[in-house]
Amino acid sequence: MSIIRLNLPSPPTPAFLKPEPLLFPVTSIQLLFPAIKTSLKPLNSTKIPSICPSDHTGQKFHPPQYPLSRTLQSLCSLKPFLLPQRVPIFAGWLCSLASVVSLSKIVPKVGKFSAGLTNINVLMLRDEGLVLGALLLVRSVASYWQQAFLWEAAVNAAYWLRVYVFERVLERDLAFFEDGGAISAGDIAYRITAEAADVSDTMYAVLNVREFSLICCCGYNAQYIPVLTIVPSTLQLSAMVAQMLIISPALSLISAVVIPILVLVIAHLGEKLKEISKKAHMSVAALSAYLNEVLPAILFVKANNSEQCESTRFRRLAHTNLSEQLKKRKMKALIPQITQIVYFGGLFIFCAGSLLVSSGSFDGCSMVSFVTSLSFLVEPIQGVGKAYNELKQGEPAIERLFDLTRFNSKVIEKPDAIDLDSIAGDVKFCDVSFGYGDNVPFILNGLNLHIKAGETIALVGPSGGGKTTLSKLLLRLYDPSSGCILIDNHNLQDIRLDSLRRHVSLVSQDIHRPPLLLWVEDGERRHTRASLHVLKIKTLFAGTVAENIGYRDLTSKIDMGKVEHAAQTANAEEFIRKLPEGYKTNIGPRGSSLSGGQKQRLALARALYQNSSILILDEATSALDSRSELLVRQAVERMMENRTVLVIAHRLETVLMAERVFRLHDGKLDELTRSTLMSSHHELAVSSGLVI
Ligand SMILES: Nc1ncnc2c1ncn2[C@@H]1O[C@H](COP(=O)(O)OP(=O)(O)OP(=O)(O)O)[C@@H](O)[C@H]1O
Repeated sequence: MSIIRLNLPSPPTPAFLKPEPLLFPVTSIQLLFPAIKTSLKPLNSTKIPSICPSDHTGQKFHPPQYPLSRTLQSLCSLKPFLLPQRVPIFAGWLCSLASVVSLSKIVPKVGKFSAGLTNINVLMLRDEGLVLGALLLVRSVASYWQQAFLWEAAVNAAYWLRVYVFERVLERDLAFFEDGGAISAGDIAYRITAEAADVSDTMYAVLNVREFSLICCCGYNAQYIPVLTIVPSTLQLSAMVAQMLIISPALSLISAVVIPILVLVIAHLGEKLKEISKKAHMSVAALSAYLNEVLPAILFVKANNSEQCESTRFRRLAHTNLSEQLKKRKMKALIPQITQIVYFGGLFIFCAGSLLVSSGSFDGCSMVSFVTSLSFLVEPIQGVGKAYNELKQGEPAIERLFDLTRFNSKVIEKPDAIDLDSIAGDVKFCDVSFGYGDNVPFILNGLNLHIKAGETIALVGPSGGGKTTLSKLLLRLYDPSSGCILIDNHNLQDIRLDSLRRHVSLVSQDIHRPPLLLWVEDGERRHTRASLHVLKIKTLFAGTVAENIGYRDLTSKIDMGKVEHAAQTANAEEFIRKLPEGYKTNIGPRGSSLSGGQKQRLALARALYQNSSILILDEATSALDSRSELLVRQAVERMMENRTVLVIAHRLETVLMAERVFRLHDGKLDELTRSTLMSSHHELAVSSGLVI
């Protein structure tokens, strides 16, 4: 069985809106103005972002409909994460204005200072030198704070984006993770880690170019344009344009013709860069997915002597990544050069042409002034191009991140769903049919079962018969295609999901399959499994023994009294005491430092800590020595007291512990009497997948 009972905190409605002050770094704005805390309240004061799907009501997710290009749409999807950062953004832009103003003062001061040098006027030299020094200092400080503030905004926005995406991923139906074409865990991890970091670089690049912000804001929602942001650029642009118009209106008009050409070239190259970047992102994601599959299965790799084979597969993936990265880097290096060539080439041709036309009306001095003004005009225009390319490069990452957040839940919690404080544990499956997908045969077909409160039921049946599927339905990880499931006569669909999963615990074994071989051939994705063997391990996590047992309270306070009591009841106390640091011992990834029996008892202790009224026990088939097996069985017997237990049984001993035994066959249940079990257990073992 490959599911785990994730006892997550309540679904994050807009949980990413919840302030988590402890997680915040000290912000630059706080350093400067400790009283200002606005940037620490990311979206509290903002409407829920339009990109949020209204998943809890199960309503269809409608992607934002902006009447703008896809690029602008990508940028707009970041708006909810950037808006709460307006304080550092404005502060950054204010510093940018200070930097531009000081620069504009520095240029004439340099002239005066050099005049002082030639006239050897000491007093003037001292005064001008001091002013110039002060201006240079102001510019350096302003430039530093400009970058610090804008990085703060970009990094904070990326933090919230990560949180948002991860919470949406957690909210997705189990089907998203189990489906045949599911995005691998490694790919998801890569998107939330590396690609979110890329998005923060893109956000910084965009914020750092004021002209770009202006274009985007104008296109999207003018109310957000802070006048401040356009001041430095507008000043520079207007001054230069005025200068050029005075010198030669005709030449100025001709020069303006180059700009649309430049925009077209930049747009074309940007599209190319986006395609290349997407491939580069996907190649790293494939590498990350591969490592995520292979490294946890290292035991299997070594046992099968597959190091060489894995090394070859790694090289293949790493090489694909190498060539994609190289293409991306080359394209990034090429774009500014092409932009410049196009700009200056075009300009040269137009200037030459117009000079010929206006020969005699234009002197050399005017030409120098014109070209100087023009070069100052080029800077902000080039800045836009640069930011556009940064955005194009980050666009695949933005799209891939938001892809994870767009979904329609099939398991929908009703708005008026009830919260059950306590339950007796009466469970009814009424005419339940279920199949994975719409056009596939039912795994469960008109199944009926009544488990009375406090009763233990064993479920046996051939492999692939649907035992695990039944337990997934009881946890409401999927909804039945027809029929219903009742707990204490409440339909599961009327109960809040977190309430249901608080009352139903699952002790499961994680089936770790050998790594999936995945390669791309003739543009087609192909895959196969290395072998059909499966390793069964318990769903434990890297962390201490106490954290694994008290998993339910991991983010609050683990009750050590309850942990110890659960460990005693699960017969785990003895081995835990012998561990180097007892309950504080780190058990390694997936509990790798523990034996099979120890892992089983720890998993049982975790279920005991959760103290749910209904327990689903997926019994491990791995052979334990007789003492370990006895300890586990004793623990299971204790757990069965006062609980409704559904055991997916693989061993005859376990089957015999149950009050009633059912065989799941052809999607239906047959009850097996004790005498049938005892008299024909050999045939049953064959037909029911039992170990005897
Ligand atoms: N997420 C899924 N998507 C599609 N088919 C699935 C999915 N999970 C299970 N199945 C299929 O449903 C059938 C029942 O699987 P299930 O895991 O419930 O069997 P099981 O009785 O628990 O088997 P075992 O005893 O081997 O664990 C199998 O044919 C399996 O291939």
